[in-house]
Amino acid sequence: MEETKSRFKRICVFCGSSSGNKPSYQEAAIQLGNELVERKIDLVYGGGSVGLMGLVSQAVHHGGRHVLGQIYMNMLQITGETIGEVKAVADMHQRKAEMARQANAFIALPGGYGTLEELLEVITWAQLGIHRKPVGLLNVDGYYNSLLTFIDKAVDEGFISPMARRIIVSAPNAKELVRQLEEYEPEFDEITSKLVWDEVDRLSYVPGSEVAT
Ligand SMILES: CC(C)=CCNc1ncnc2c1ncn2[C@@H]1O[C@H](COP(=O)(O)O)[C@@H](O)[C@H]1O
Repeated sequence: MEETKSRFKRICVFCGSSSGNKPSYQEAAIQLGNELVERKIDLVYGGGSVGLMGLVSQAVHHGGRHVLGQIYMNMLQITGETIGEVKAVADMHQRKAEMARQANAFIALPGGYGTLEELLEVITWAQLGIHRKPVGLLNVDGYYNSLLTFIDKAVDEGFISPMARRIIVSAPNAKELVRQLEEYEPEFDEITSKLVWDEVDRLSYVPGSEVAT
């Protein structure tokens, strides 16, 4: 298989600790893992081998790319056997900050509360200019249609700006999503571009990365 070069060194994947009821969710997790391998992209994720998290991490690991799992110490007993490199962190906030810091971009597969919370946090950070990393939504079988409809309603009702709406890049399959993320350019308004965040330094550092933050 010919490898495709990427602007991303490492992508953070948020996804369900469950596998979902349809085989298409599991297939999408494996396809995303394979797409990262094909583009020579490493993975950072929540650690553990359960659900879609297990499938995507195994696909990346078996394909020969580096897998980094950020695990909260209290979760070690319930996350199952881990794969690749594992880093234990002191709390859930540090865990998310570390996942964000280590990645050049974010992708959310289908998932539940944990996935939604992680996804919405990195979107909020992008909106505030804390990072400039692309955020992708893998909308497998329309799983996220109702979320996207809700977000469009929030735009119509004046709670999300059209510019902030454009932070979310969505596509139905991994190939198309990663292609769109490769082309994504962040936009800034006058207010956010003037904000100065302590977090910027902490979240934008990626060793060896060529990606501007
Ligand atoms: C109690 C339980 C189900 C434990 C499963 N073990 C887990 N191990 C590692 N990360 C996890 C786990 N459960 C949730 N997460 C975090 O929350 C997200 C998934 O939560 P959810 O299944 O969508 O809501 C993942 O991206 C991950 O960062």
